[in-house]
Amino acid sequence: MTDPALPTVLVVACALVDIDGRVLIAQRPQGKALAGLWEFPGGKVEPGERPEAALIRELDEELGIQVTEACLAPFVFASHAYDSFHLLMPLYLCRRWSGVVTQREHAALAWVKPSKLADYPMPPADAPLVAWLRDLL
Ligand SMILES: Nc1nc2c([nH]c(=O)n2[C@H]2C[C@H](O)[C@@H](COP(=O)(O)OP(=O)(O)OP(=O)(O)O)O2)c(=O)[nH]1
Ligand SMILES: [Mg+2]
Repeated sequence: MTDPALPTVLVVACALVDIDGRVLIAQRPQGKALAGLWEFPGGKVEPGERPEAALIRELDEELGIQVTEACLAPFVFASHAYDSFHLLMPLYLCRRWSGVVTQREHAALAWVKPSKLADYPMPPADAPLVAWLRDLL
């Protein structure tokens, strides 16, 4: 049994999909938890914030792109117990955005075919998401 006192943290993340069906992943920078691992862009939902609004904010902050709520399609979610918190992370799919994807907060960005995502080390919570993308995208 995991500790029932662990806080549940809501993080929203996005699989941006380009015209060739590749997915954007981003490498977490040094100094942050899980540094060096590849993730889907996104971040923590702030108190009082709606998940979609949080994701729109994060995509602007992290990648410099603008996304509308209508273009965020709920896809799958991760539910994973880390040592100090329980991560609940809906993953949205997005195929339409405006602006140019720019590396603002990450160590690197990569556009990757779903079949190749497994070549990139990701946080443990992400393994099921990668399988869903490979099978359903
Ligand atoms: N964005 C994102 N976070 C993930 C993924 N997988 C995963 O375990 N996480 C975890 C790592 C962190 O503990 C948490 C997200 O935190 P974060 O540090 O990116 O949050 P944030 O963008 O709001 O950044 P900060 O302002 O808190 O520094 O979720 C993923 O694929 N994408
Ligand atoms: Mg983030």
